Formats: sequence, C-alpha cells, structure tokens
Amino acid sequence: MAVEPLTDEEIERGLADLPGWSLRDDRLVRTYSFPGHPAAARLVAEVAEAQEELGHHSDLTLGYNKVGVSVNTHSAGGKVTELDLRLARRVEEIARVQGVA
Ligand SMILES: C[C@H](O)[C@H](O)[C@H]1CNC2=NC(N)=NC(=O)C2=N1
Repeated sequence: MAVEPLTDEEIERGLADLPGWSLRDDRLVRTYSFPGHPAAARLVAEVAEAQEELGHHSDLTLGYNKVGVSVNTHSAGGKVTELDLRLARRVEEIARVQGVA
C-alpha cells in the first residue's frame, strides 16, 4: 500500500490519543510493564496476530517483564504514517484488555 509520511503536526495529533506513546527517531514507540514474563509474552503473541491481520508489523522486544513496541513504515522510507498510528491504536486496545494500559 502506498502511504505518505505524516507531518510532525499530524503525528502529534495522533499521539494525543495514545498516552504512553512517543515519537523517537522517526518511530512510534511505547514500553509496557507486566507482573512477570509469561504475561509480557502474551502481549507479544496477541500483537503478532493483530499485526498479521493488519499487514503491518512493529519491532517487538520481549524482556523479563517489559515489552517494547517500535514501528514505522518501511515502504514510506522508514517514516511514520497513518498505518503506524492504526497499529499503535490496536496495540493499545490489546494492552487495555490485558490490563497494562
Ligand atoms: C507486503 C506487506 O504487506 C508489506 O511488506 C508490509 C508488511 N509489514 C510492514 N510493516 C511495516 N512496519 N512497514 C511496512 O512497510 C510493511 N510492509
């Protein structure tokens, strides 16, 4: 899908509805904390399924009790696009259901 990079203003507007998310080095990023490792791994598993449905994929980092999510759009030259905001909203929904957002 051809998508255009968002302007800084558009990214800021999108981030206003995504508490905990920020823009770092042309990526939308967020870290989630969990009571332990299996709970953290469950977020990764569910986000992986959602990413397949969306056809858009973040870089997920699984630690002992933390998960890092970092995403931009490769096909837009590594810039942030609407696809990244959409993915971040979906990850937030999953994290809310799992009680960590
Ligand atoms: C064909 C497939 O939809 C593309 O390769 C998708 C897969 N997931 C992707 N994920 C991300 N983050 N950026 C992309 O440009 C991208 N492209």
